[in-house]
Amino acid sequence: MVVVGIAAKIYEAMGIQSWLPNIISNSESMSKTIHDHTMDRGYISTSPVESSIVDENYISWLKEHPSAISSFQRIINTSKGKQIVVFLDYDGTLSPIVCDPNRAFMSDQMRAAVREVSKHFPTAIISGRSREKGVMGWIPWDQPPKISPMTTTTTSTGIITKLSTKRGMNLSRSNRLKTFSLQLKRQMLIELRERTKNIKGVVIEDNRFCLSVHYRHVKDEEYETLEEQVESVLVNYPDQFHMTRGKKVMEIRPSIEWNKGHALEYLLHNLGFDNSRNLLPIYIGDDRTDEDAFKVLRERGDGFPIVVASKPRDTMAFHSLHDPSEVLSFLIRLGRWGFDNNADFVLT
Ligand SMILES: O=P(O)(O)OC[C@H]1O[C@H](O[C@H]2O[C@H](CO)[C@@H](O)[C@H](O)[C@H]2O)[C@H](O)[C@@H](O)[C@@H]1O
Repeated sequence: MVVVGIAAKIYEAMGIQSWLPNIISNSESMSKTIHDHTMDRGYISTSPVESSIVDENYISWLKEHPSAISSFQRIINTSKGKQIVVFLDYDGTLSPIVCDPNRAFMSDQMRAAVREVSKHFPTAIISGRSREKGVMGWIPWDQPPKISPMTTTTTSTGIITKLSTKRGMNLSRSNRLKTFSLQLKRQMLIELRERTKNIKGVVIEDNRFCLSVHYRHVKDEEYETLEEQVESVLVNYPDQFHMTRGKKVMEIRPSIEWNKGHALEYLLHNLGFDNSRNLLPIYIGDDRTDEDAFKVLRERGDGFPIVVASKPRDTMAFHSLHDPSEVLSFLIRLGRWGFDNNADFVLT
């Protein structure tokens, strides 16, 4: 398994929208769809009374982005003769969103499921976090990973170097990092801390190549002030940094061309799959940054972008999963399928 810390994001090496059609229109298949979703999800009874609690908008959104669990067999049928490659986001996908970013752990079940999937398919975690902080310690490393850049180095760029060595690929993307100054980022961190020190609840996370300004614990009435303060720092680095937004977080990223979509392409390239017609990439993620990866899969036309969302939202993903517990169900099923079909992944 490979972990790319996108923030690391710069998404690491520095470390992620249209529309799907095909709305099921006849009432029979529609009620079947709702039944499948609600049954799969196990949190909604299909009794008429309880079904009424299901958000109508969500149900209609589900028709455009059907459950990856209900569609599992269809996805698998598409994989005949193809190499499945799995890409996973971390926060909100493998771990639930929690108040404290330092406590966003994967459950033991999720660890086991990810481990099982990675035995059968090339598997990568593409995260906004740095590898050094958090994710690395939380993933199932007790099994030797298929590719283990971390065994040779703990630096963020190490993963890229190792992969590149393995396949003799170019380092052009990681070279972009060379234009990134850690010194400048440190300076910015000091300024951000100073400017936000009077706003209660702000947490600034240093993800090596990206700074995450968390405002989950900031009062609504103070949000605007916080935004102004962050922007007043950013304005001093117009060419070096820009801001993107995630779940209750402002992410300050280097202004270089590198996002989760690039990370996905980069990994496929270094795994030797970029020109393969026999590939079935699956990408599961919940955040806006994951949309860049969904877009890449759409454009390639050969994969399954799956969004984790409990509410309707604009997305480039084809399929959906409601929350990390559904991600778990999907991964368990995928791992089981890999086992039953002897899909052992051997990196040559
Ligand atoms: O690309 P990702 O792996 O999805 O990283 C995005 C951010 O994830 C983390 O923050 C989010 O999860 C936290 C823990 O559940 C939550 O408290 C926070 O509100 C979310 O935004 C991580 O801490 C950030 O550094 C990442 O930028």
